[in-house]
Amino acid sequence: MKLYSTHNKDLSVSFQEAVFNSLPADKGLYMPEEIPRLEPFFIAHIAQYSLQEIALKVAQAFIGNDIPAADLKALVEDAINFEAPVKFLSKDTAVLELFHGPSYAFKDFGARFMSRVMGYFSKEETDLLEVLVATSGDTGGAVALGFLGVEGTRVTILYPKGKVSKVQEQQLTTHGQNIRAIEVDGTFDDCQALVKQAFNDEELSKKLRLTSANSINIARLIPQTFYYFWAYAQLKSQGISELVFTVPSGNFGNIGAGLLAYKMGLPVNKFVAATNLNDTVPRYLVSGSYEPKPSVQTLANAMDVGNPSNWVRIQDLFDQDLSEIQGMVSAYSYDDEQTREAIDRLYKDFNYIACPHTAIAWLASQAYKKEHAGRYASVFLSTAHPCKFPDAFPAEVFAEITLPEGAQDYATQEKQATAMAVDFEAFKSFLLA
Ligand SMILES: Cc1ncc(COP(=O)(O)O)c(C=O)c1O
Ligand SMILES: N[C@@H](CCOP(=O)(O)O)C(=O)O
Repeated sequence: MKLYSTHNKDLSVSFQEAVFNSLPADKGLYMPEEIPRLEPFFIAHIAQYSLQEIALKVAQAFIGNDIPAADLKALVEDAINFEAPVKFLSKDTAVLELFHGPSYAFKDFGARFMSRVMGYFSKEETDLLEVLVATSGDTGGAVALGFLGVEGTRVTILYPKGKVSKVQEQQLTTHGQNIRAIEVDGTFDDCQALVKQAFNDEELSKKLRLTSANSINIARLIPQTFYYFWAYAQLKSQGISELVFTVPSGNFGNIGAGLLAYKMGLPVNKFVAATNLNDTVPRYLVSGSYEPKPSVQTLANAMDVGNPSNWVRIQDLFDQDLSEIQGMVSAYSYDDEQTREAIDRLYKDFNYIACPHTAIAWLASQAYKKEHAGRYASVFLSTAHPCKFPDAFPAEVFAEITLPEGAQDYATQEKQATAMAVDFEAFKSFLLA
């Protein structure tokens, strides 16, 4: 597999290089030179395969011989060892639950796959791998678990102070060992900018073996395509082959992976991006003018992203053609009051307890359906377990949530985090210390 930069199509790097460099020096993002198409026969018979079999097929199509087949199979089976069920709430609306991994968020697909790919390529390495990750809540927790105790690696998580849920913060700050956290007095966008600046700093790149565990890293994006194929397979087994995906979106890695799956041949009618008040993309799709603005804090905190990193990848996938993007992607945004109402309606009408991000996706899926009648299944993605957001629910509703195994353990651990202003020099000194 060869990759170019969204800023320079003549650049050509190997998969291994893209994984460890994370970001091209020209500040673009890596994209595959060729998007592999899965055979129509495989898609037509996809219902007979398991999630792991589908994941392997998709990973192989991208990675080819960069990781030999037997090793890739073992890697996929080890990484994707949890469920992702599609559950129908009504005749034509279903939820794809992506929170059954160890950090209770969809990030486990990307983080577990990426940590194993890095481990595979690092077998002969002796230098410490410094993994940097900016998080608005969930990525950090998944990456921490993906790398916890992995020899030869150290993870530094940057998160915005006071802007993640209590449970998320516990998942970021209580592991110790090779995981450390920095509590940044700023927004997620500030955290992401600090990480990107670190990659462009000559001294840091010379002295440290830095890599990113955010979705800017292509090794995070590939595994996020797996579950779109898997959702399609589950619907196909019920005789449904027309569907619209609604994706709760912040940094646009998740929907970017869905669109990549579509370009690989997955039959999807439409993708609906659902955002909170951080609505840079919904505004862009209407106005054609891309105007990121500082992120605002919302109930769906993991989507508090003002300048989504992966949007450039989506533009690249559609050759910068806005009308083509508009043909495939619709977008809606919601405020906190609408989010709370949606949580309430999902609970009362469907007996379904959804996290705020998921509730926003459901709202957008219903709005799209109202405007576009048709005989398709509307599948919205549930990206996090509701137990991560106790403040989003009335106490009696929260009490009904079945806590996943281990969820209570975090509360007993001590928080360890370094407080920091949005100050690149301070961050750099921390990394070099
Ligand atoms: C629970 C949850 N939902 C949705 C999102 C948005 O996903 P993306 O940043 O890939 O758009 C995130 C953060 O990534 C998240 O943690
Ligand atoms: N919402 C994310 C933000 C960064 O995620 P990434 O997928 O772009 O790495 C989070 O929860 O941290």
